[in-house]
Amino acid sequence: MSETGVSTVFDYEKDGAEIYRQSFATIRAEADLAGLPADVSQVAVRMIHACGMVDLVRDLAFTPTVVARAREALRAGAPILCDVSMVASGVTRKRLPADNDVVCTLSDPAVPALAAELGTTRSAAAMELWRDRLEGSVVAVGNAPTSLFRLLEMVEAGAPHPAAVIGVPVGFIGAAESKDALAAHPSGLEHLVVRGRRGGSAIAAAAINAIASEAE
Ligand SMILES: C/C1=C2N=C(/C=C3N=C(/C(C)=C4\N[C@@](C)([C@@H]5N=C1[C@](C)(CCC(=O)O)[C@H]5CC(=O)O)[C@@](C)(CC(=O)O)[C@@H]4CCC(=O)O)[C@@](C)(CC(=O)O)[C@@H]\3CCC(=O)O)C(C)(C)[C@@H]/2CCC(=O)O
Repeated sequence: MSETGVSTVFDYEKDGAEIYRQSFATIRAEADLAGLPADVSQVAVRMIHACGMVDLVRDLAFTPTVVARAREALRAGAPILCDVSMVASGVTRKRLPADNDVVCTLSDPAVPALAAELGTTRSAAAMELWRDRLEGSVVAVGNAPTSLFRLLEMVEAGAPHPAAVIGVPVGFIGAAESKDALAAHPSGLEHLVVRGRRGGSAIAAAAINAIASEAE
């Protein structure tokens, strides 16, 4: 209601399916997706959709088979291991092809003491509780650079390899470096990253949702 007591009439789209249709059409018109493999392009569209930045494409780095490997893993029932609950919450369960577990161990009661013992963040310490589920999993890191660094340290120390890593932590301290480290890692982990400071939980969840949507 305005000050004059007259309600304002806004003209805006109210059909959810139409909003999505227009949104994806806008992304496909404005983003330079031409250099991407078709399956990575489909995932990139949803990542852009989650953040509104069509130039995100220029910062993508990936192994050519990352989406195929992640889809195979999900079809085979692999768990999705998330660094923070915001990522886990964003995964649309009904898209998952095998009722896959979506795991975030950050709020496990053991984590604060483990973090103190290891002298690291809770996000990184929480990864220790993934160890027995890492083999063939799909990892989604959307927030914490220390989680991604810790994953690489664990792999170097002999931990099982995940099938694919979506590495999109955001921020100013360690985010760019952790993603560069994943992309260059000698273990050759299948990965999809957004280089630089950009990233975030919503982008990580959107990438998983895009991967899952074609996996059934
Ligand atoms: C340094 C940290 C960063 N957090 C960022 C951005 C956001 N974090 C949010 C929230 C709610 C959470 N962040 C924690 C993961 C918390 N964040 C950190 C840590 C201190 C260290 C992580 C790291 O550097 O690798 C981390 C705590 C820890 O000991 O691990 C969180 C657990 C804190 C908490 O509430 O206890 C929590 C995650 C909760 C969950 O979902 O499970 C924000 C919403 C910020 C806010 O609350 O204002 C936001 C979300 C961003 C996103 O898209 O996910 C950064 C910027 C990523 C930053 C790391 C890099 C930097 O440059 O500082």
